[in-house]
Amino acid sequence: MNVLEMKQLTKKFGEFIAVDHISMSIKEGEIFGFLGANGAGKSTTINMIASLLRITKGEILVLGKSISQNAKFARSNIGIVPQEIAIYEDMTAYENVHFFAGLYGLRGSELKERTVEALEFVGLGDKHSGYPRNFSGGMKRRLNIACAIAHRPKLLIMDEPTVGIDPHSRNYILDSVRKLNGMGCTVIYTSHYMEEVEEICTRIAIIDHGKIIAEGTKKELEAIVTNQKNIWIEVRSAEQLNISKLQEVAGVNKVEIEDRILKFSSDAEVNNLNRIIQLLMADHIEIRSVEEREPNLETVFLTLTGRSLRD
Ligand SMILES: Nc1ncnc2c1ncn2[C@@H]1O[C@H](COP(=O)(O)OP(=O)(O)OP(=O)(O)O)[C@@H](O)[C@H]1O
Repeated sequence: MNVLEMKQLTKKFGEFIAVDHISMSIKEGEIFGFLGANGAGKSTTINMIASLLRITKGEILVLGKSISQNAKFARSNIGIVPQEIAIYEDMTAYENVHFFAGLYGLRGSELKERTVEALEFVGLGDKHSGYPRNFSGGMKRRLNIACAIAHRPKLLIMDEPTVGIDPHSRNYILDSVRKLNGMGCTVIYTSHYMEEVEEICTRIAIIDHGKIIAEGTKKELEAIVTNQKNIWIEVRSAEQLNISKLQEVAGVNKVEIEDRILKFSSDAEVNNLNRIIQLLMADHIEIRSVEEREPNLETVFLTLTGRSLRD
């Protein structure tokens, strides 16, 4: 069953097309990764699913029902963890979750029980009367997640939930996502951290300039770049490097420098390593190591969009 379906979903801001005819479905039980660089259109898409932004064109169905005609039904079945933490600093942790779960439609004793349950779930069971202003960034994030899950949504949408938090809370959040998924919750997960997406997502879509440019399991996406090889060359210092000369080498599609590592994406069948090394030596660049890397989501992303996710 499709928990979420987007049909030709489009959003224009004036003449600018932020989301461009996206058609995609997310099935029950998936942890669906939504990858895109800054400004690719992820938040705009999510905000339309959450009914926070009006759809310019197209349709969104939640559990088979169009959200424009069934707003209340959609709201009660979706939980959103927004990119910016959205909690009230002057309300206790308990009051925050109680408030948001109420907005999602819970009432009475059910509302109270689920509030307690959600706080317990995110590891804030002993912080009911604590104020978020005294919480760490990670605790605020977890509280924000409790606010989104207390009504037990069928679909949880998390927009970069691990940005800027400590490793302990980050691991806690990733574990919570898996646990929620195990309890039957379908998850859409957007992140800038490729490793996280690789680790937890069952299927992934890559969005660029408002369009879905690839979609599939990690394995399926990696198969797109099997005609590519990735060579990493570690050098002592990249200061003197003439990158444009390296980009001219036959077969080389892209060169990136990260710290002191030169990352080459190149046609697999072109034997150009000798030429690359010659050029580095001619510029007196000291090579520390050379390594051929297996394709991963990072290289898929780079090959398809021409830039790295964290540009
Ligand atoms: N209210 C708005 N008015 C005009 N342009 C907008 C508006 N909201 C977003 N945009 C533009 O739409 C494009 C997509 O933005 P969006 O926030 O969806 O990207 P994103 O993929 O979520 O990126 P990020 O990771 O930075 O949040 C961007 O070019 C952005 O500048």
